[in-house]
Amino acid sequence: METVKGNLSWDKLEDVLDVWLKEAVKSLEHNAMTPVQASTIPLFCGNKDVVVEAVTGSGKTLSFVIPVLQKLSKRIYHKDEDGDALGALKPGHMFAIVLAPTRELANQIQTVIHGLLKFLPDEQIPIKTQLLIGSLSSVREDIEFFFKERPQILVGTPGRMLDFFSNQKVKTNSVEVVVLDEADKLLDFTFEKEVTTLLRLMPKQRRTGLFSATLSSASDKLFSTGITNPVKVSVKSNSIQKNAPKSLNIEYTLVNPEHKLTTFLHLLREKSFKKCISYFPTCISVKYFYLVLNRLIGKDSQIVFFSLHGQLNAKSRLKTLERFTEAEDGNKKYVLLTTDVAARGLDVPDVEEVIQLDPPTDPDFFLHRCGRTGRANNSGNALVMLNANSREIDYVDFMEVKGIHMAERAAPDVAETNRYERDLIRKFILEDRARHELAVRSYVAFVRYYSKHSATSIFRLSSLAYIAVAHMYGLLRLPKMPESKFIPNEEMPEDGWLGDAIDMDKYAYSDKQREEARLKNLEEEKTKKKNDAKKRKELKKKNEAWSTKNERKESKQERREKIRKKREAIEQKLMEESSSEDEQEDWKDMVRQNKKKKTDSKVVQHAFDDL
Ligand SMILES: Nc1ncnc2c1ncn2[C@@H]1O[C@H](COP(=O)(O)OP(=O)(O)OP(=O)(O)O)[C@@H](O)[C@H]1O
Repeated sequence: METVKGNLSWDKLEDVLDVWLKEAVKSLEHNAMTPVQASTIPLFCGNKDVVVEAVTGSGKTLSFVIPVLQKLSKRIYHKDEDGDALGALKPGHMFAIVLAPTRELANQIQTVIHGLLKFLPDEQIPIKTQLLIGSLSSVREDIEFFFKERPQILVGTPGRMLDFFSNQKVKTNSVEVVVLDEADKLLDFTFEKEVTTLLRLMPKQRRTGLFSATLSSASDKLFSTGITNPVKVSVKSNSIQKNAPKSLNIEYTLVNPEHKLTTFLHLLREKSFKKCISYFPTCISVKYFYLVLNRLIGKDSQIVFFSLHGQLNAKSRLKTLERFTEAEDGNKKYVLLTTDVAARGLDVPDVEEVIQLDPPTDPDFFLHRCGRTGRANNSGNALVMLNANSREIDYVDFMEVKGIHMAERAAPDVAETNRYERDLIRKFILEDRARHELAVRSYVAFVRYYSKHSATSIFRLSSLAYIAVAHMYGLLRLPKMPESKFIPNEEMPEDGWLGDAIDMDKYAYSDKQREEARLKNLEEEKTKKKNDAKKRKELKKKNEAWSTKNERKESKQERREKIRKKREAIEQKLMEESSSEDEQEDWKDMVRQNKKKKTDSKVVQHAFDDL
């Protein structure tokens, strides 16, 4: 394993980098290399594969961007012994691919590369990049761009990258460098299949670099990347925080789950910061609380919220992030409400606070979330809210074992504010039925989220304070869901109402069209109910008629019975008239003979008719 030695001066790279690249690096005005850069750049520029684990915000991006550019520069511009340069790549070929798990991160990496490329002399063959991420452009457009612009470096997310490479005209045999940023994420179950397929398409004779702040959990997956005899670079913090930067202060606070949102708003008002990133459990909760929080703060607040989550399309996501990054009114506090989509790799200057309303389901993400602040030696605070009176306090020890130390921050007393805000939220919800639907969906999604925590002994569905959480989500009524069985009977509110019951038939959508459609549906349902009741009545009648028919059938049988009895009576009478059994036989013969006589006379009659 490579350990970091004292010399962090950029001069160390004097003989490693081309002139234009040295100028470019100088322009960044970083006085010295960070430890991870000092260890990694010379190795990766040479002929080594690298596996790099270094704390968040320690400058890993430049640790691979500089080597990629240097290697490419050498490939295109350097002359061989005969004085010839290989020059441009053939059409359809590329030199390097850089993979990242999110579109935002891929975009950010491309921006860092572009920053350095500005220093490329005009007379040189241009070095170009292409961003390959879903929903920004179609694959066909990506292919067209690739053949027209001939970029040598492709940066993107695994799914789109794989779609791109499925085109037969795209050739991978010139790829010399592959980088996996946030490699542990790229190798976990989410992307593993796509990433290993992609790596199999790459030439074996290439250099590979794996980078992350949390690589240890993926150590058993590294072999699947085809990496050969890599040098491992590990940069830990020498503070109480072994796995987080020294400049990052991590705290937890124990809150009544019912007070979480009020506590969050209280902290935003109380703390002084330029920018804050706050993590919510799900996309839908970001959507919902963005609306609620904006209502709670009112129009004139100095707090400005941004909403970023995975259900937005790529363009809106990138745009929101850009607006948040560029926002810089000193009198305002900018707060990004987001999910784990913005947990890894994002580097937004001036983020001084990170607040997590709930811990992430994957413990590795905790460090990444916290690490959006306290970057590059700038101080930052990260705070996570844990539910009081539950096992969630065990999360503190759990993280300590993982080399992350948290200090307790006393929860502010917000009981009164909470009552006031709860009324405001109820009013807000009652204005529009759609808001309540969103609240219910957010609550249900939260319960699902809670069940996904990998630390199941700490986050137990059976001990979640469902009613308090439902109050925090502003629910009017508890939804029916299997997990409700964990609510003790004595705590279950009547009919699930969390306040006064309301007439759901009269609860309207504020959107006119939607409300019209709802009323129409309601009317149709009522008519359907009426019709169903009518049908039921008719069916009942039919059933009754069927039973009377049965009765009629019975009387037919009775009639038959009567005839039978009559016949028996006649026979009895005849029998009484005769004295012996033989005579009975004779009587039967007599009847038969009588019948025969009748037919014979009929035959005679017919014979006369024919004449
Ligand atoms: N040598 C340096 N000196 C000072 N700042 C630097 C240096 N190198 C990079 N930085 C800055 O440090 C910040 C963090 O860098 P970067 O995003 O590469 O961190 P990282 O290690 O990739 O973090 P994460 O693990 O969160 O992805 C960036 O703003 C970058 O400009």
